[in-house]
Amino acid sequence: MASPSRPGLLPVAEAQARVLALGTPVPPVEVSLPEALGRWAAAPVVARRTQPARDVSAMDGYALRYADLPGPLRVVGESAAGAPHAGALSPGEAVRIFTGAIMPAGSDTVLVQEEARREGDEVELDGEGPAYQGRNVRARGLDFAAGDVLVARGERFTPARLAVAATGGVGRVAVARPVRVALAATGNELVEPGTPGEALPESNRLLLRALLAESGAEIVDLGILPDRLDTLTQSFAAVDADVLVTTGGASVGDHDLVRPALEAAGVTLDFWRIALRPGKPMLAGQRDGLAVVGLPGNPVSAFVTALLFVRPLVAHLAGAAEPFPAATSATLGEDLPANAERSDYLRAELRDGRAYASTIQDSSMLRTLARSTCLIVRPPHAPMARAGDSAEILVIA
Ligand SMILES: Nc1nc2c(c(=O)[nH]1)N[C@H]1C(S)=C(S)[C@@H](COP(=O)(O)OP(=O)(O)OC[C@H]3O[C@@H](n4cnc5c(N)ncnc54)[C@H](O)[C@@H]3O)O[C@H]1N2
Ligand code: MOO
Repeated sequence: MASPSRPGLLPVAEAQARVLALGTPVPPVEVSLPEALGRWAAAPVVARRTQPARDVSAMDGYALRYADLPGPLRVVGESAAGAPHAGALSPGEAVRIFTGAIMPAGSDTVLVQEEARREGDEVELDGEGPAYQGRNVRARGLDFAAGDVLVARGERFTPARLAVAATGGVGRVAVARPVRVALAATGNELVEPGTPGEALPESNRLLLRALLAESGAEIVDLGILPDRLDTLTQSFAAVDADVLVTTGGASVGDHDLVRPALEAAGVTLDFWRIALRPGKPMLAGQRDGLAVVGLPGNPVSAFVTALLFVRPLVAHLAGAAEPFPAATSATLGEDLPANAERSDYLRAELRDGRAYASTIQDSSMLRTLARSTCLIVRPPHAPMARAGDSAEILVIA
């Protein structure tokens, strides 16, 4: 194990790369489109049809030959979406047409009904009219053609990507089978949420489950484990999953037994402690295809490390091309002091496009986290920053 002693804690980016390397990517399965939401394409999604399949009208009005304007023209039929006009248009003729309907052969332009005067079976221009030939017509293949890649391998299935896959004539897609993630909270002081009394409700498994909810992960719940070496070791030894995530017991106290228990359960540790605040005591390792991540118990530390390590690991194993949270930037609303040797992820609020860090950055404070909409990322040894400076942020709500 790389056991970084201070100074020289493992930098966050290096720890992230090492965590990703601990897991074994899971094999693909085929699922229906609704089941694919939030998961990643294990193969490119290729269009089986051209969209639109034919030239169609973009507006309600009259299909005609541009050269025939301003008319009057004889209305010889109707083309509705799903009920096209059978015949072809001769010069001097128009067809009543609706949005999405197929353009009759011989027509090239649509006159919108607001600019048309209709009397009996005659229609003529009444307004400015279409500016050019082809106006208000969606040409065949405007959106995509059969054979086009609609969703690339490794891209995530967002609502819009599901919709384009469906429009491409695709009903089932390849994604990784659910990544099985075992979750264990540790701590004698913890009780299940909803338990009456003043004992501390356990919230880290909930946090993790919620953070992984859209990844298609399958949670194996190991519950709350007591701070006992034998119990922890037995539980860890019995885990059958792709990833084991523990929270708590990762630090240096007499009751911090997760690390020795993991080792006793056959896990080879890769690192312990990283240059991150909050989240320093995090550890990672593996055992025959099982990736193990031990998060600190403090709820905010657990959240930040889950965001930076656990969710990216699960996404990576599930085939994500870009597993890490997308960083963006914001203008600082107030000055920030110089940073020490750990990367700092400050809980902050975005107001009017400016980021304001909370005054107290204690890693136990969930209400502060719950009010935060972003984390301000402060690199190791960053100099003092001024209000108005640009800073990297991660949007979290
Ligand atoms: N002497 C030192 N003490 C500590 C150090 C250090 O370097 N030297 N590191 C501190 C840092 S940084 C962190 S972070 C914490 C994390 O330590 P553990 O991973 O051992 O966490 P615990 O002691 O088990 O718990 C910390 C805190 O969080 C509460 N907790 C734990 N699990 C949950 C849960 N599932 N739901 C809600 N709350 C939870 C627990 O009750 C404690 O209050 O160590 C520092 N100490
Ligand atoms: O790193 Mo701990 O996570 O500061 O609170």
